[in-house]
Amino acid sequence: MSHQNSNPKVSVDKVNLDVACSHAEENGFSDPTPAFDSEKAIYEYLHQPPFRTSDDHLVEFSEALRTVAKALRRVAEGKAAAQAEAAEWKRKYELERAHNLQLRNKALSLEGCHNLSKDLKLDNSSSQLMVQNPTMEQSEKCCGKHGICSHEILRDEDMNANSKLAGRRVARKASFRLSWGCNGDKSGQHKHDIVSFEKGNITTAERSSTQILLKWESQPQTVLILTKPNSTSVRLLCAEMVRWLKEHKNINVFVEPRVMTELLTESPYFRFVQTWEDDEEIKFLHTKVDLVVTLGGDGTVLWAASLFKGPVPPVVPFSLGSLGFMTPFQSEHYRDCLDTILKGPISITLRHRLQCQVIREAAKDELETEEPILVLNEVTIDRGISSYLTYLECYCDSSFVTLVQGDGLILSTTSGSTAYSLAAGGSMVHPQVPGILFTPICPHSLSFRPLILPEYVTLRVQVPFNSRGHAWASFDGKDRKQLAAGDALICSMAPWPVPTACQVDSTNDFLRSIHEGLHWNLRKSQSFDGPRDS
Ligand SMILES: NC(=O)c1ccc[n+]([C@@H]2O[C@H](COP(=O)([O-])OP(=O)(O)OC[C@H]3O[C@@H](n4cnc5c(N)ncnc54)[C@H](O)[C@@H]3O)[C@@H](O)[C@H]2O)c1
Ligand SMILES: Nc1ncnc2c1ncn2[C@@H]1O[C@H](COP(=O)(O)OP(=O)(O)OP(=O)(O)O)[C@@H](O)[C@H]1O
Repeated sequence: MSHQNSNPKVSVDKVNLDVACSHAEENGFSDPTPAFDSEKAIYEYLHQPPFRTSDDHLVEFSEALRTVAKALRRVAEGKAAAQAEAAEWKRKYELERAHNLQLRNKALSLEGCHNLSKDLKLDNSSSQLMVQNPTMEQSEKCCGKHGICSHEILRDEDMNANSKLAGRRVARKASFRLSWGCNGDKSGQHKHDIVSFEKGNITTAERSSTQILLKWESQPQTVLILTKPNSTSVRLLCAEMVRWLKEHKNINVFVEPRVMTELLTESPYFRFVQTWEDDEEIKFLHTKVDLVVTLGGDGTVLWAASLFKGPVPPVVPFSLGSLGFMTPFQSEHYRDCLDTILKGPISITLRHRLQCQVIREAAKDELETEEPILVLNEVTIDRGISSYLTYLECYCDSSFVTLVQGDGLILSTTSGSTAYSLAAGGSMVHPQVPGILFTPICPHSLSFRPLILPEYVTLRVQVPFNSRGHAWASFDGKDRKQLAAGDALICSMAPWPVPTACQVDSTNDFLRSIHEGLHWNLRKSQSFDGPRDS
């Protein structure tokens, strides 16, 4: 036998591959989502030398299997159709039965009544309503969490219509129900906020969110100050602010251990300032701190966010950097600013974060997984030091999105839309918009435009086994992690946003940042003189 494939496992996998491909192609689009048990085996197979003519019998065998798979699928489809039809008949039967039962009950209750025929006539029209009863009960059960039913509204409508138009048959509008996947109660509540029914018509009830105001119900008592390292102006301002907060506001102050050392070196006066000794204590910071003040640039806001792996107290970012996209407060006016903020109410921007988890191929059967990482700007999967193209398979929930072939991919929050994602050609998005930006970095394709996906999706970016190199994930520009073939990064919206205080409000601050920080659409105005429409 010439170059026969002697590995039976690989041959079987080749057959599986053919069957899977035939399914995808029959759908009119080539979906690389494989239906294989072992992707690894397929990639091993792909690396085998090509078949020669002596492998014809294998090809024939795979053809035969493909035909069998097709036939099986048709059988399955036929069965599903038959089941649907049976269910429909059953439903009609149940309705009819309920109808008859109602009629009988009515007839029995009217037994003593002489004018039976007249009542039965009336009953004819009310029976239209009565058959609704099982559905109405159902709607009361299902309306609670995971959907909004139109039955309720239609029922009231019908009652009125019925009394007015008694005896006259009216074509009723079909009732329906909106439902959605319920990954916990959170999604249900959210949809209840934004979708409503009015007489069975779908309307949006409220906008997803308006400007959010934070009002203190009790006086804030503890402030955590986080500072950019290696900056004399920041160190001086920090010492001054700590003193002012203690002496004028009687506020307890927390700082990082590094800053504590700096303060104590300056003067033993700062002994009242608190800090932590080991990282375990950071986990409980959010329970002790009412407000976080950052002194630095955007990087210090990112640093502050990274300290809180769960809920984050409101953050007041003072600008002591050069760009300061997320730092609207001027450090020179810190007394007035803090005075206003400690009194409240404060306009805040709820900045969404992404929760990222690396799943290792080598450890996929182990229970322990790597700690999730929360990012305020973005997670980047790039080629790192590798000179090869990154080759990344991307899935959104269970749907295949695309293969990224280029320098990498950015999964960004809307807050991060003005950072790396912007530099890679992504759109700028108001930070209050809930969504995930999917922005390629230097894609080697003319048609790879960035996407913005809804906030409820889960994204999976995987390095396939046939990738030439490793990929690297970094989180808000930090903590690089290598992703080997088979490793994946799972990313979804985190439940803990970062509330940042606004100078004016969320929109005003955002527009001011893109104008002043990025000089967005800055152009000399056209002069008045010159040709004009007559
Ligand atoms: N090509 C690029 O534009 C590029 C490359 C690498 C990293 N970054 C960004 O840098 C961030 C890390 O920031 P850093 O301060 O630790 O690093 P850094 O010191 O390298 O600063 C990066 C720059 O990005 C700005 N920036 C950060 N977040 C921003 C935001 N949400 N909107 C607008 N500008 C923002 C900062 O003000 C700073 O000027 C990463 O999250 C990434 O978004 C950008
Ligand atoms: N408290 C901190 N501890 C450790 N690193 C920090 C801390 N605060 C900030 N950093 C890091 O220091 C770097 C610079 O901080 P930041 O961006 O705030 O200053 P900047 O570079 O002067 O500002 P800008 O980017 O606006 O010019 C960032 O990478 C940030 O992650």
